[in-house]
Amino acid sequence: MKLYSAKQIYKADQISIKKEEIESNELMERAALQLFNWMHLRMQGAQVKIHLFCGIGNNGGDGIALARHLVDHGYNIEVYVVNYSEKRSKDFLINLDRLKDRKVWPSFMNSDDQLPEIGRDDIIVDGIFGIGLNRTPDAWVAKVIQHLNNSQAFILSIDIPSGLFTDQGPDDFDTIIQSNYVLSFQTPKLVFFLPETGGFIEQWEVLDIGLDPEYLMQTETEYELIGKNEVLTLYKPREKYGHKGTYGHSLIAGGSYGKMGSVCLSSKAALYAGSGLVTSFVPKIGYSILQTALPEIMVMTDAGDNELTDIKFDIEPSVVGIGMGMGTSDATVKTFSEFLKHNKLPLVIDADGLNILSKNKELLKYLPDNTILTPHPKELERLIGSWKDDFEKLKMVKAFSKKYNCLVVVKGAHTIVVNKEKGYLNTTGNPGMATAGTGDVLTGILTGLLAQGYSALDAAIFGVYLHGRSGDIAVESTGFQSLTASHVIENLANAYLDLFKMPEQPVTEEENQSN
Ligand SMILES: NC(=O)C1=CN([C@@H]2O[C@H](COP(=O)(O)OP(=O)(O)OC[C@H]3O[C@@H](n4cnc5c(N)ncnc54)[C@H](O)[C@@H]3O)[C@@H](O)[C@H]2O)[C@H](O)CC1
Ligand SMILES: [K+]
Repeated sequence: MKLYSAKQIYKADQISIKKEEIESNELMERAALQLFNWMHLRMQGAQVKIHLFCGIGNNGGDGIALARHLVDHGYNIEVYVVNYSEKRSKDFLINLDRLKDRKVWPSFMNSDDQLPEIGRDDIIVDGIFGIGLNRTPDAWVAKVIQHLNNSQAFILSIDIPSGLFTDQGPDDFDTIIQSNYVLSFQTPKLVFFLPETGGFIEQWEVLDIGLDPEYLMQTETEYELIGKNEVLTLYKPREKYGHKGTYGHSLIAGGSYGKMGSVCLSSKAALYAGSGLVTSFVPKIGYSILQTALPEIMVMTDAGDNELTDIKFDIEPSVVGIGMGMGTSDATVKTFSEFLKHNKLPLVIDADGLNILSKNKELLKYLPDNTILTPHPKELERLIGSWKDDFEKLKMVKAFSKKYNCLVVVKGAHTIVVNKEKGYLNTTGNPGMATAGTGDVLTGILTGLLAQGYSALDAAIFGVYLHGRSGDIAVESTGFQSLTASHVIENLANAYLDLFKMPEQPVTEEENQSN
């Protein structure tokens, strides 16, 4: 799913109005009707108090138009205009008049002197600011927003939580509505998924207000949201006459004394992801560990007893996944550097591999094109430096990806695969996966997919999705606390099977009776 920027949404707006030969207030009416239908379906006329807080722009206009539909259907509403500017939008004013025709008189708020009382069982509709917010709200508006956040009432935001910028990081976190549910027009917004701002949204849903499909289809976006529909087009089915050679050979290199588990996890994950063959390349200390833990894999040992000191092998794997548990001793740094200088194979680099690159930036020029790097936030900071907010971070990652012609998997709650100018945000995964070894599993999956002939970009997008989906299936039986990296590997099979599962259909009345 594409994530459009505010600029693109405004453009779609203009094109739709022109093509359909409609007034802009008709689009607002569509938006308001969609909002109303959503609420009406759930509330069925319930007399819960609904407080609608509306700004003076079009987001406020949506709220005012929604208020009209609610009052027409007998709902118990109270409307407030958060009067933060004299520049009221045309469609806001049209809808204000329509509301007044119903004898509904909003309270105009010009300061935070008299904040209305809100019951914890009431509902708040947040239509203060939409995608037009372009500077931090005034202090008194921030107080109103804080008052709403403190009310404990359910907050339903129109389009975006008020106070969040659509395409830049916030200046002040106290001026943002903490939404329980966001009904977002046409597209979710990028900020719903970034670490700093994602927490302001508990749940979201897109309402289709019929913006010009042609424009939406043709327009490239900087970011895409990746779900099952997107990865299904990447999936490579197995061929009837395929053999284990068809599905590639993954070499997993890493480990040191006390950290062999990481190589076990990566190697096993590469195998479960579908790699035809897997060889682990480890220091001597790892030989029995790997052979005992994983009978399906082959093991090669380095000259070093406890750490990698001489990364050389006489086999021809399809791809190398390297870095997990490897340590950063002088000998290992030396052999890793030599390896990079001579290597021609596709690479996935994780953990200490990344740490060595961060300390020896001159090695970056040896990365083969489309190498996949999988940093967690600290590793990323070591690699690219620190950032002021999520937007600056993404800009820096894009520049890095472009400069070194590599893919960066920015790990987080919504992992983002960055390929030069473009970012792909993952939708699977859960907080239970913040546990030892899940990163090693991801590296193994990505290596295993590359071995099977997926392009680096497809492997990164699909691998990140599968990893999260396995975790999501696993957590149903483990709970968040007890989810381990091994559970993620064990559920890879279920994640693959889940790709082709049809969504469950609701059971009809007759079917229910015949059961
Ligand atoms: N295509 C669609 O998706 C449709 C969206 N609709 C809704 O319209 C808003 C966007 O409306 P807009 O009037 O452009 O912006 P806002 O409502 O967000 O209002 C902000 C308004 O105020 C000015 N402003 C910005 N920041 C501040 C500030 N800190 N203090 C004071 N004033 C500020 C700014 O200049 C704006 O004019 C969208 O989110 C949807 O809800 C349409 O209803 C249907 C089509
Ligand atoms: K809003």
